[in-house]
Amino acid sequence: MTSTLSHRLETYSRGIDATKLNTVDVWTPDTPGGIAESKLWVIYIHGGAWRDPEVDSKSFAPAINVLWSSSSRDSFAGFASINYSLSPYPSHKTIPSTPDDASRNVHHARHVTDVAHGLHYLQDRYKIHNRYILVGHSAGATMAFQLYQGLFSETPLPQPISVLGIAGIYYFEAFVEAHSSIPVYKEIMDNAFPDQTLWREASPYSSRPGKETLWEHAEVIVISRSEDDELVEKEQASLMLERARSIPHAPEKVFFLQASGLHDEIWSSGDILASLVVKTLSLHKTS
Ligand SMILES: N[C@@H](CC(=O)c1ccccc1NC=O)C(=O)O
Repeated sequence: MTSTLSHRLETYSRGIDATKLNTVDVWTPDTPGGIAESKLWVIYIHGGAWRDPEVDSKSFAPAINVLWSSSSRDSFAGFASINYSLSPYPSHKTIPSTPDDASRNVHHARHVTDVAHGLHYLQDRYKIHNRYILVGHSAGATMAFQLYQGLFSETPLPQPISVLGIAGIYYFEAFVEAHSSIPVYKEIMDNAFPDQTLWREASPYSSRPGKETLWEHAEVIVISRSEDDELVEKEQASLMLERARSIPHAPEKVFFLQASGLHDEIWSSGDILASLVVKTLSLHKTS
């Protein structure tokens, strides 16, 4: 009998600072078969320029459906997709943010510290340490490469075995520069990272080495980009690859994977994102 996936929305922060976006969607098999210890979690961080209310944790659902009906399904212990507090978007056409909504009025580093709290929660509940693939798309890929030990001094973050960054923004200065004729790019970055003196350190490409980032300790590090991406330029992936290739053992663990499709088609199609996850998994097995 084939097992179905059951889905739950769980809350990872309940303190006084918690917002209604401190939730994680979790999908687990109803009847886990096979040897559970050898199975992996796939944990997703969505994009949306740190502000778009229409791109959230559910943007991983199409890929999960594809993965769960694929021949790779027995590789997976479960799937999780983390929501995090957003920066303001009062000009959004249908769901504008309002000043009284704490979940949509944060700035750097709250997005990434929310994600870190989400990972802690998943570790407590599902023991993901050393058995998860961390996947991020666009601003989510930025966060996948921003996470480091020391973000919280008390407890170490669970270590992913691989990190897959898709259509990521890794060097903010170059990102804004490459689109200097389109004001919304600078608006997006100023909105999420209003203190420009933090841009260098917050950009995964230019942050100081020796920061104990999660990505550099992964066994497989994948940078992926589509030639058809109309929103994030190729240089972002090239620069991050250059940075990744500067770490020890890079030749055995740093890879580029060609994606296809438009920027948001990568996740909305399901197939493209699912195929990148499966390819990352196979790089792992042979590495
Ligand atoms: N839909 C977003 C725009 C967006 O997501 C975006 C635009 C340009 C470059 C990257 C983007 N997303 C990265 O997470 C918005 O409405 O702000």
